[in-house]
Amino acid sequence: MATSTTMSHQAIGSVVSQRPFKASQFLKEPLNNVPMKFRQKRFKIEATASQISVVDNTFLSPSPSKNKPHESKKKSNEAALILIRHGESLWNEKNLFTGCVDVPLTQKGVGEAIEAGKKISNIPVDLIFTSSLIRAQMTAMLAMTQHRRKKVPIILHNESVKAKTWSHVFSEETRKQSIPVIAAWQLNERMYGELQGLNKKETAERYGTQQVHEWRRSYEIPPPKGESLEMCAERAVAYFEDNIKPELASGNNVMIAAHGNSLRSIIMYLDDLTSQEVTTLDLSTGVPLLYIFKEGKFMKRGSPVGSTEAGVYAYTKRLAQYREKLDAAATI
Ligand SMILES: O=C(O)[C@@H](CO)OP(=O)(O)O
Repeated sequence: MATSTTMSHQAIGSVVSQRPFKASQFLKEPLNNVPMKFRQKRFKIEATASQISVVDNTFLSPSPSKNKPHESKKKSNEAALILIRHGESLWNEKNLFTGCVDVPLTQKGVGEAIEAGKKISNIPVDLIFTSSLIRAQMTAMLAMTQHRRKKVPIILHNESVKAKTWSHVFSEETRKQSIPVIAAWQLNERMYGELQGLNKKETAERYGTQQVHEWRRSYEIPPPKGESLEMCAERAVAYFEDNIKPELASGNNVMIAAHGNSLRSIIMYLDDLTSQEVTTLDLSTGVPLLYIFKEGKFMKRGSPVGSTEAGVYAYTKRLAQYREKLDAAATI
């Protein structure tokens, strides 16, 4: 791994790393379940406040004394996973390389997030993961304003003991009506190095279309002093395996609001794409993708194909039942 990227990982991590990693609090996937391409380069993630918050919360647990919320839930044989790339940002609009620069959504992006929310309004969501960047967080929150279940998404603040104590919710009933939102830097956009803030068209004119295409879409080639998709995958896929997959395995339905490249790396892992195949994977802003996790496998159930909601996803039996319950509650 290039020195510059190692430093960039550490720099990003150190912003949120306040406390030591509590390995005992995590359900670890055995490494032999990890495909070779990720296993070889899987790097050791530092402890982060966001990682600790994944498990060390009381939202999904009726008793605060239980610190493994997923263990207290009734096991289910399938869980829904929704992936959403954030809506258009102000720098998408200006055609600037953005990477880890924290830029908000445009008005169009706000609309895209709301439309995305309508498309997933009948899909159950128990937990939300976002990157630490505002464009992903805005997208998650705006999408959830459209959800029929009307639970309240609440960002967990476990970055210090005081932040955690001061944001504690004391009513179990209120907790049940809430959705924990976990912000993790590991889901951030790839760090674009010295391209951040540059205009994409001007950069292509200066360095050549082919070179810029390789920086943007290849798997192995990093932009100058930035992360390649492979480097981005090392932290995003490791975070997914350590923190998100165990929740799905416990029957919790998860939404992830993140970025073009952090999601490309996760989709590459879910769909088992080759480093060649991933070069043609390009995600639109504000378009949700649905997967079902069942018996240890991820099944893609599609992305929106039409304006009518019925045509959006192939529902599983369980999702169809959830939908029926929502309809029944709405007619009471
Ligand atoms: O600028 C960025 O951060 C990303 C996403 O907008 O750009 P690209 O399309 O090159 O992945």
